[in-house]
Amino acid sequence: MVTQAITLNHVSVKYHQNIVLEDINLTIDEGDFVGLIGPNGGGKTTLFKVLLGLISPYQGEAKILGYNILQGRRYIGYVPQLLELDRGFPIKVADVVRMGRLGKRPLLRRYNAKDEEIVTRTLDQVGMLKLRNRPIGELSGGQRQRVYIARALASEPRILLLDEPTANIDSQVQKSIYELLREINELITIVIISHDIGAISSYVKTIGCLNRRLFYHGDKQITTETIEKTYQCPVDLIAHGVAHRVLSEHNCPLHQSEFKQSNHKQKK
Ligand SMILES: Nc1ncnc2c1ncn2[C@@H]1O[C@H](COP(=O)(O)OP(=O)(O)OP(=O)(O)O)[C@@H](O)[C@H]1O
Repeated sequence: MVTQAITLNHVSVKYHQNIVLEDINLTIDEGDFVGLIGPNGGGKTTLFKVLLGLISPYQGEAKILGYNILQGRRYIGYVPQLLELDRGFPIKVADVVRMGRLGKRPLLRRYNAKDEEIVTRTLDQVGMLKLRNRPIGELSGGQRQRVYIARALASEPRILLLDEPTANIDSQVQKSIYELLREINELITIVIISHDIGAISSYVKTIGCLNRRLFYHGDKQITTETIEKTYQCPVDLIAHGVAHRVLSEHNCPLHQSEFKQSNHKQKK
């Protein structure tokens, strides 16, 4: 029987008086690899915050593996957007990954052999074992992202949430990270936020479009109409069985740079 990894029923969220998520209904089966796209400020990170229990909906209900959020969030591993790092901060790769074990320890228990074994295993899984004693500040953006994925895996999650994991990473390294995620998805449900549907469409199994409201049908066929509803401006969509990105000129100033970048990639 297929287990439902994530269920949202009529979830609405506001910050102060601004509604940023409205009547979101979503069911994600275990094993899925979901790509979540949408314009800046569309509510993607807020949706993750709901799943992590960092913000409560004013309406509706969210469940993780059938549990309420407070019980279910222990099954989630989270890779936040790549933040600026103080490169001089004295912390090694293995120390970063070990932090993923924090939630698994009773308060005040020291890290034990099992924690160390999991740190080693997850570093190996993401191809970073050889760099375990390197200061994190000496790594490239792509290497750091692998370490953050290892940190999330160290909590032994059943669901992995990644917020723009390949932003500011060159396309070759991006590809290797998506390949890694595909391997991880053999065991773990993945939801990934991305602005680059062209890049993720070969890897994800289903795509959702979020801009305050969610357009999600449990597959990766998205129509021009859905894209236009999401981005609220006209977009040409070329479909070759999978969702593709925009090829023609896009006049909405809000999204122009994003789509031009995508056009450039498509034409290469
Ligand atoms: N802590 C907060 N307080 C008030 N408003 C917020 C807060 N966090 C986010 N918002 C607003 O909520 C809306 C959704 O933000 P969110 O970060 O979820 O969007 P996003 O789709 O992840 O955007 P991006 O693609 O730019 O990362 C935006 O209008 C944002 O300004």
